[in-house]
Amino acid sequence: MIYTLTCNPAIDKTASLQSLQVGALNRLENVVISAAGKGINVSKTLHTLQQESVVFAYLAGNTGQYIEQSLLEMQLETKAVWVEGSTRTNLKVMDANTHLTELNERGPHIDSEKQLEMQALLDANIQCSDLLVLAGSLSTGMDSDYYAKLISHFAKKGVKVILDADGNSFKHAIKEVPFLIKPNAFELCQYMNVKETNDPITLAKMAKELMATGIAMVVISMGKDGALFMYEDQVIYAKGLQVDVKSTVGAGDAMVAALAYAIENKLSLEQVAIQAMAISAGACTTSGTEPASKEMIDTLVQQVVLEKIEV
Ligand SMILES: Nc1ncnc2c1ncn2[C@@H]1O[C@H](COP(=O)(O)OP(=O)(O)O)[C@@H](O)[C@H]1O
Ligand SMILES: O=P(O)(O)OC[C@H]1O[C@](O)(COP(=O)(O)O)[C@@H](O)[C@@H]1O
Repeated sequence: MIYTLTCNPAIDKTASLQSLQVGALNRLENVVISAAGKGINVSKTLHTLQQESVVFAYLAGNTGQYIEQSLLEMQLETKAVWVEGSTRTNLKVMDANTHLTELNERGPHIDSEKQLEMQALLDANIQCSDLLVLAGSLSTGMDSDYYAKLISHFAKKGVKVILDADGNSFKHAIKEVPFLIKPNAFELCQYMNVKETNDPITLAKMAKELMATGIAMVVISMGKDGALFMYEDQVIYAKGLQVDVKSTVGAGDAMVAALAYAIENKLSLEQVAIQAMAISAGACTTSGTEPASKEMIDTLVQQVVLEKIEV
């Protein structure tokens, strides 16, 4: 079974405008509201791939209830720990040149008692041979080693952990050797303390250093420039797909979903790359965080170009 944990869910309000004017009045068009947050988006995409998953999330207030109801309507099994306050609302604004501005709130306070409640819920459900996706920011009140502690706990039980986090949370978590990490190029360069680059060879060399610690698989996403897929000594670069972009919000999460799907179904690295590229590019063609349809994914699968590279 695939389990996703969203520590900081959100209602995403995605909108567009011609061009964003800082310090002025902006009138938004095409406003779409959706239940989101990284792990939740991963589960939404898995659902469209007809892959079962269970959502774990901290939820709060009316916005939390909206998310719970939306997931119920999608028939996504959800196990929530309810906390005080309100689940956040994040605003995403895309301009006519597909430049995305994201305004993400911090999220409600999660105290140590609620964290223990979540730990008990996870322990009661997750078994060895399951997959656990830890994705997104931590809410307020959570220590930056929260994911690190979960990885250490579940890896010992034989659970494969997929990590999509950034900043200090990423820094602590990778020390505990998750099975797979999916930083984007910016996050990886930031972690390695080097100037941002989308050069596949440079990125692959940095990823190799991380894999030397025991991380089995590294996938580095590079937005419209594609992605790098690394497992054992195999390195594959996939060129970005040309798509009609409606909203890039959720593209990274769609890629993480594809990776979870591929691992659960024991696909080869080539197949992992093909599915991940088609599913993530497909997510860019829909509004908000809506996953791509099966038909769109099948069409994009035909367009993926892979290149094996040596590092
Ligand atoms: N503008 C785009 N055109 C085509 N594919 C895209 C575009 N933006 C993202 N993608 C696809 O989604 C993947 C993840 O996007 P990226 O922006 O790197 O992730 P994140 O949201 O985690 O930063 C990319 O590797 C690519 O396959
Ligand atoms: O937890 P964070 O880092 O604030 O990110 C949450 C936001 O990222 C998203 O999950 C989208 O992420 P990606 O665009 O990276 O796939 C939104 O749905 C959500 O608002």
